[in-house]
Amino acid sequence: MNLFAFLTKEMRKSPVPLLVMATLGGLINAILLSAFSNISSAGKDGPDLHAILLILTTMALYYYTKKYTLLTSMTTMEEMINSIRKRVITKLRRADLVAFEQVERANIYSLLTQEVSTLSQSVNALVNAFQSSVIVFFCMIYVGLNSLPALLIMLVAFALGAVTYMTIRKDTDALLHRLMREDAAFFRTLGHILNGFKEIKLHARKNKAVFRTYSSVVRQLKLLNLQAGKLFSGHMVYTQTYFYLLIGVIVFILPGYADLQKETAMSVTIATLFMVAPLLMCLSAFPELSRANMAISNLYRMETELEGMMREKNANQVQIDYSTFEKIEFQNLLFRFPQTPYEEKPFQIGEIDLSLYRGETLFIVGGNGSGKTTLLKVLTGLYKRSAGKILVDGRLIGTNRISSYRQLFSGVFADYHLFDRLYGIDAIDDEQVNALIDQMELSEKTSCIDGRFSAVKLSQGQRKRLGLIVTLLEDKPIFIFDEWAADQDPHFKDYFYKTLLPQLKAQGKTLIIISHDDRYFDCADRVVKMDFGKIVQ
Ligand SMILES: Nc1ncnc2c1ncn2[C@@H]1O[C@H](COP(=O)(O)OP(=O)(O)OP(=O)(O)O)[C@@H](O)[C@H]1O
Repeated sequence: MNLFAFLTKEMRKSPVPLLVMATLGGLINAILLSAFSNISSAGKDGPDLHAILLILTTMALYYYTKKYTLLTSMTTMEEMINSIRKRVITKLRRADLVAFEQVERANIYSLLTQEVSTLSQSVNALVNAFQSSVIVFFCMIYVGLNSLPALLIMLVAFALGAVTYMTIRKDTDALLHRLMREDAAFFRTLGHILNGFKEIKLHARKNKAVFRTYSSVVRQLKLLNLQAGKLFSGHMVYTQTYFYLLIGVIVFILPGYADLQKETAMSVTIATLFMVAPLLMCLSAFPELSRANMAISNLYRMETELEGMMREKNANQVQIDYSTFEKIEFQNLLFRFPQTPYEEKPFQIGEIDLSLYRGETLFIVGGNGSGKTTLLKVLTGLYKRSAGKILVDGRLIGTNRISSYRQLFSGVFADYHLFDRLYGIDAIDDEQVNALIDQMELSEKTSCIDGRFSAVKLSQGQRKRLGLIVTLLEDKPIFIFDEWAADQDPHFKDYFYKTLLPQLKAQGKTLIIISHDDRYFDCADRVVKMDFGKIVQ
């Protein structure tokens, strides 16, 4: 899809007023040309009052139309960008977790920042190019009215220019493709440096090796940018020279052959000179438009990818409250990660047959990589089961109920993300939150003010304690904790297993705990052990 098709699809308002104003602007430019041309051929008496008034009026109109087109195109583009950013994130929010985990984060960042800003710049370029082409069109009519041979020369010259452009366009597009690929590599390497800061700080050779890769990506980016710059400026200089050559032919050679009057030659020369700037404006828009076309194809590719991940898109989600459940059954559950080129056989769990009763404390245990977290993600409906059934009090949880089913759970995963405020919790009582913060021995580190935590830059164990507070406040029927205690000191570990879990159980909460702490396995009502993706005990 190119920029024109993109605009037709994405623009909410009609483009007609913008196009009319841009055309008017171009026409006014042409009137200015004619007025200036008349003044220049007015002779010794100088311009009359009418001509001066005409120029002043057209200038005022030019100011108004130009301002309108610039402002309107900018507003239209900002509105489109806003809606694209919202749309992409809406699709992302509805994506399947397992598919989302395969998405390159760097691509999402670069799409929503760089490529969107490329699009925004290109619209301005497009509007300017459109207005400029209107000016060129009217100038050519003016030239044609004065001298048909001059118009013919121009048309031939433009046709030759268009053919040249078509032949070089492929090279330009290939170069822009390489630039975009290198941009993505740049974001990836930068991500390694930012996320692996500690690791490279501790290891001088690793530090140098990562920096070498980064330098090579940056150097490659510089070379490609220079190559692109050289190509575009080369085109620009070539085009400028080409136009001056054209002017030379019209001014010096044409009058001799076509028997032009002095005044006519002067008018044609002025018109040709007047065309140079708009023509260059049109030409300078081409690289912008090529970049925009690529940004658009990247955008739609990502959107299509995201749509493919939206397993719940066609299922009209039914809102059901399962919070009073008594029993959840997982029958013959099977889940398999997608096949990648790097693995012979992707990891899978199942078949799993398990029942979870209201108010029970279930421990999931097993060795590293045995599939505990994967099982938890399938049980909570975060990973879509490949086969099998989930039944809540005998009622099947189909795709259209999975979102309601997920609302049963709240908890802290091993890679828990701590939000800086209590999103989604109505009527937050700061005092109640601060009492919990005190209970978790965090009151010297953070506090809750207007539903926000004053600090979230805490130790891993402290962050997880804050995560636990959020879970308590969310007050869902089932709490899940994935190796929560692994980051806690012995005192808090003991508090978690011996005090907190029994308290929550007494409140009627159902608890699913992933644990390696075999000392505390007796705190569970039931322990299931995972091995190679299967329940073995
Ligand atoms: N996003 C993913 N894509 C593909 N395979 C994955 C993904 N996440 C995990 N796996 C595979 O699933 C296997 C089980 O991982 P899982 O995290 O469930 O183990 P675990 O029992 O929780 O381990 P640990 O005790 O180390 O946390 C891993 O060995 C890995 O091969």
